[in-house]
Amino acid sequence: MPVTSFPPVAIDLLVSAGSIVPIEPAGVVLEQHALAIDKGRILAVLPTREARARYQPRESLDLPGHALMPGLVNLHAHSAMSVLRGIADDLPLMEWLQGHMWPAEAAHMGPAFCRDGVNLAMAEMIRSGQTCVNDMYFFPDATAQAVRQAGMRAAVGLIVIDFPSAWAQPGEYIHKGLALHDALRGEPLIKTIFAPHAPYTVSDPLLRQVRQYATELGIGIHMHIHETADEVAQGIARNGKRPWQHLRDLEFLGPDLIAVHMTQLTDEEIEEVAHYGVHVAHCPESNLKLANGFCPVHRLQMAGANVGIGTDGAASNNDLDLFGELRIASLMAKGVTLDARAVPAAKALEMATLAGARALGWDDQIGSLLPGKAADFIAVDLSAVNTQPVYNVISHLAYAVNSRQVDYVWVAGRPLLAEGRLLTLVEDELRAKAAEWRHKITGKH
Ligand SMILES: CSC[C@H]1O[C@@H](n2cnc3c(O)ncnc32)[C@H](O)[C@@H]1O
Ligand SMILES: [Zn+2]
Repeated sequence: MPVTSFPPVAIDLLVSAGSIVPIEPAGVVLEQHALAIDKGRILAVLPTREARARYQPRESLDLPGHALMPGLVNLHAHSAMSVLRGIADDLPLMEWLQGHMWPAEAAHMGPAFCRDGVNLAMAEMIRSGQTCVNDMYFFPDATAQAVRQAGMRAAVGLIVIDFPSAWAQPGEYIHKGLALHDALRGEPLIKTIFAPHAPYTVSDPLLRQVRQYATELGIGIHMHIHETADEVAQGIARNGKRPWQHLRDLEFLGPDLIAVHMTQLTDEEIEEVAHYGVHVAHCPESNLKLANGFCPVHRLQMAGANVGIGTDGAASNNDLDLFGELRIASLMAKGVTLDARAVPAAKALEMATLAGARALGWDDQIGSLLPGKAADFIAVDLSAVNTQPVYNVISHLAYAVNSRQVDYVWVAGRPLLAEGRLLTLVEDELRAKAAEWRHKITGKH
């Protein structure tokens, strides 16, 4: 039989690496493999020798000491709040919110605050391997603009709350949100998601409107729910039932809802989360710092619920490091259940990637390195001393890696970080803006 050799196929980019953790199939590590990228999508994941024979890349990168994996998906953030990082610490939620965050926001928040805060957050997120964020904040138009310039992928929250703010008056939130939804139609990397703040700040008529528009227009919903025991007690005092039950009776629950925090859940509610297909955004560091309680992640997963991971804002965390967050998520689950097998390393990585993508309805595009998906991926340097020797790449990515080992980040095939340097944001400018906000907020130079 004559051997037929085909001419190599021209592609945009070939990245070969010591290992690839594709997340799907779960728990797999591919050694000496390469990602073939063309037109922003993954064309193939294959052994490096085969890839070099088959493709003629316009650009190629060989990273023998790195692991490639999907970009991390931050399932709950208030990106603009990076400007308020460290202004009030060591307080319970309501004292922190009512005594510090809301007054600071009332005094300073506007489009410039949001633009500068989101820029700062984008730099920190990209540097620590995030390629997608689900955001909730005022001035979502400024957020969308900053996200677009940074080159990140995002679900931009259409905030709904019964308070007046610099962004909108109480009756205006939904319609301003819908106008932004229309304006962002056709953006490849940005989608919108309703973001009613919480059951204690959004009235029932507004919640009903959100549910109706969400269902009619196919827009998801993202909401703080059962963050603290006090929230549940106050919900019972107000409505005679727990907020979760109240939302259920309003027919608010469904697979388009991302419930953030969920630290207070009965056995029955855990079953209902799975039954209604509600996704959970677990924010372990914020929950720990505000002493809010523990989301029963392992029990939710055993019931069949999808649980992703978020950082929450930098004012309650106080960083936006999702590698740190996924490690705490795994360790906390073990500590809470007294079961060392709870949330193992591969599951923690899946939560910070594919589970987040699934919650956002974006798992056809991102969250794993399957051919056909968007080329949203990162390269993590495992040659650092804290990740030597390498017995198990998945273990290192979950338990040993420091987010500063992220050297490369691509979104839809576009590099946002290369050789550890940001390509779409200028760090000196971010530092100068951060100093300006510190001066405006505290009066100090
Ligand atoms: C209107 S969107 C942002 C709104 O939420 C406040 N916020 C930030 N973190 C939390 C949290 O953990 N629980 C409840 N509310 C939070 C933020 O200060 C903004 O006012
Ligand atoms: Zn939050």
